[in-house]
Amino acid sequence: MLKIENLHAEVEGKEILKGLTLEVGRGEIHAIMGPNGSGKSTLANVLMGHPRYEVTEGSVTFEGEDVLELEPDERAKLGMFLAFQYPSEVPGVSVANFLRTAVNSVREQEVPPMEMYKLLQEKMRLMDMDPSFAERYLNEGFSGGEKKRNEILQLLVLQPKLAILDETDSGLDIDALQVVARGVNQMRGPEFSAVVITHYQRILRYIEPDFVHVMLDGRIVTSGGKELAEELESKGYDWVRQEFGAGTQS
Ligand SMILES: Nc1ncnc2c1ncn2[C@@H]1O[C@H](COP(=O)(O)OP(=O)(O)OP(=O)(O)O)[C@@H](O)[C@H]1O
Repeated sequence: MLKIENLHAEVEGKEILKGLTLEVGRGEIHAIMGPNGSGKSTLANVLMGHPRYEVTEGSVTFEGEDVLELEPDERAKLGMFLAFQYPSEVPGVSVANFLRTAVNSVREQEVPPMEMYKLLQEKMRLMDMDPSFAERYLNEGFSGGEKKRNEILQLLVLQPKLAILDETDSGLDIDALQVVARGVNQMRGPEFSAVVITHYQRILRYIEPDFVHVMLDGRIVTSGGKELAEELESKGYDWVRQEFGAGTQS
């Protein structure tokens, strides 16, 4: 479904991704872990098409389409969903309006207002959100947890084929982490894949990944099942650096 091959990318002339290769199949949940500065957020930014990041080598395809040639909205139309650590505030645009516009821009046919209303109510109930939340302006004055909840609400409403979730859980309480997990677990199924980038292991207690990858210095240096996350928890990233760091054989 998603195929990343030998991806090299730089920001302001500095190479951050240095030959990253990853394949995500249909229905699979992948976690990417790695020490600070290893390039996890850079990967998410490159996948969403952030203009500041320049891909210098390699390829990214989604269901056979060359993603790197596409604008962010075209990527979304294909069924990719990219959630971000720092969603922007959009005063004057309510959550409900934003979601309606987002859904209509990725679907072939416009969703009738009543159907949209019901869809939103259903998903908000699922996330234990107060209905009045839909009338608030997007991200304006939202707490960290509310931003997260709103991001996952988008995921549930848009129903993408693949979600890339860049989860820095710093500053988020345990409830917010569970919200993300609940959203991903809700979506889980043969038609939904996810790449969950985690800056801390905690979230993997709630989302059980099929595969875990460890990133170091712009590459994936080792992959395994969920037991790899447990191994990292006990051995720490120094172990990864010693085993797979520069100058060692991988
Ligand atoms: N806009 C930028 N300008 C300069 N350097 C950047 C920029 N964005 C990222 N970097 C550098 O790229 C490297 C990788 O950063 P990135 O945020 O991708 O790492 P990360 O694995 O997500 O880290 P963390 O776990 O600390 O969030 C870091 O050394 C960072 O300073």
